[in-house]
Amino acid sequence: MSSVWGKNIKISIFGESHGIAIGVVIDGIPPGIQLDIEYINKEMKRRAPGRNKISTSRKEGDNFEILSGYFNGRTTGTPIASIIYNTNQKSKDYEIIKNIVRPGHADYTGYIKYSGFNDYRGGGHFSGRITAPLVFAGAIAKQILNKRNIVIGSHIKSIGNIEEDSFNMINLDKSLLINLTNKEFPVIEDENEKRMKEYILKLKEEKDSIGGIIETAVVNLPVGIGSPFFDSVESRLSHLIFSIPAVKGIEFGAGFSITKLKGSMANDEMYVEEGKVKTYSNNNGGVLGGITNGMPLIFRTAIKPTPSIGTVQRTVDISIMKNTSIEIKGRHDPCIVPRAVPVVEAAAAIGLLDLMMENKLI
Ligand SMILES: Cc1cc2nc3c(=O)[nH]c(=O)nc-3n(C[C@H](O)[C@H](O)[C@H](O)COP(=O)(O)O)c2cc1C
Ligand SMILES: C=C(O[C@@H]1CC(C(=O)O)=C[C@@H](OP(=O)(O)O)[C@H]1O)C(=O)O
Repeated sequence: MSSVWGKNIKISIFGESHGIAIGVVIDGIPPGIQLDIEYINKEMKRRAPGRNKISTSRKEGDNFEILSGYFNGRTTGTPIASIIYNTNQKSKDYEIIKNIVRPGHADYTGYIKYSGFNDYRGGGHFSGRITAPLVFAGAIAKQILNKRNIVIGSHIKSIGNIEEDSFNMINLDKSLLINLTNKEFPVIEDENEKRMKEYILKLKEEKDSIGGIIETAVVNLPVGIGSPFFDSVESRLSHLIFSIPAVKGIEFGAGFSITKLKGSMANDEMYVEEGKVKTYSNNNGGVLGGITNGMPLIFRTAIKPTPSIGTVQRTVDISIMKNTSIEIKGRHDPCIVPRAVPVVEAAAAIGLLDLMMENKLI
C-alpha cells in the first residue's frame, strides 16, 4: 500500500482534503513515553493553513484527537491513531477540474491511476493537506529525539532567486535551530523575511506562484546510524522527503556543487577533539558510506511553485479528449515553501527515529 511507510516504526496516512477527516496510525512507538501535547499542537500550528497572507486562505485549526495508543499521559506501545477533522472545505471551486485537469497538479495522473474514481476535490489524497498527519507523527518522533539532545531545524534558503547564506555546516549550535523553529517565517537573517515575503505577495498579485529551497540541519546524531546499501541515511530520508507533495529535489552536504570541487577540496579532512573524531569541512553533510559520522546532518529540499495559479493555462478536457484552457479559482498557497518547513522536519524526524531504532538506540 502506498500510504504506509516504515520498518521499525510504521506509519499509515489516510484521508482526503475535502473528506470528513485526515489522520495517521503510528505503530511501533515504544511504551511509556510521556507525550508533550502542547509541543505537538505547536508543530501542527506551524504548518496549518490560513494563518497569514502568504498562505492559502483556507482556515483550518488542525486540532487533532488521539484515538488510541495513549493512556494516562504516556504511550501504551500499541498503535497511536490520530484524527484531524476537515472543517473548511469549499468544493465548488473544484467542479471544473473533474474533467479539465490542472497542469502541474495530480488531477490527470490521479484520474488515470484510480480509473476516474479519485476524490478530486481539493486534490483529494494528493493534497498538501495530507501532510498534517505527517507533522503529527513527526512531532512525536522529534520529542523522542529531543530527549536524546538530537535537534532538527530548518531555514528558508531561497524563494525564487532571493537567497540567504547556508548554515555553517561545521559549527552549528542547537540554539540556532530551536530559534528557527519558533519563527513564523524561518530565515537566519531577519532582513531576508521582508524581501522574500514581498516577492511572494507580488507573484500572488500576478496570479502566479513561486518555489524555493529549505535547508535542514540535524545536530547531535550519534555516529553509526544508517547502513549500506539500501538503508543509507540519504536513501531512507530521501524516500520520506520525496513523499511530500511538491518536492522536486534533495541534496546532502555540498550536494550537486560538490561536482565542481577537486577531491582535495571535497574531502572532509579529519581531526580529534576531546576524544571525538571531527572534520574541518562538511561537504558530505554528516554522512559517509550511508552512515552518520557525527558531524551535523545537512540537506536541502527543492520545492516547486504551487501548481494551482489563476493565470490562464493550456490543458486538456479528459472527458472529451480535447484541448482547452483553465483559469484556476480557489484558495491556494502562493508559495508552498514556508508551510513545508515543518513537514520536511517531520519527515526527517520520522526517518531518523526509524534508523535509531534499527541500531537499538531507542
Ligand atoms: C504544505 C503544502 C501545501 C500545498 N498547497 C498547495 C496549494 O495550495 N495548491 C496547489 O495547487 N498545490 C499545493 N501543494 C502542492 C500539491 O499538493 C502538489 O503539487 C500536487 O499534489 C502534485 O504533486 P507533485 O507536485 O509532488 O507532483 C501543497 C503542498 C504542500 C506540501
Ligand atoms: C488545506 C491545506 O492546503 C491545501 C493544499 C492544496 C493542494 O492542492 O495541495 C490546495 C488547497 O486546498 P483547498 O482548495 O481545499 O483550500 C490548500 O488550501 C492544508 O495544507 O491543510
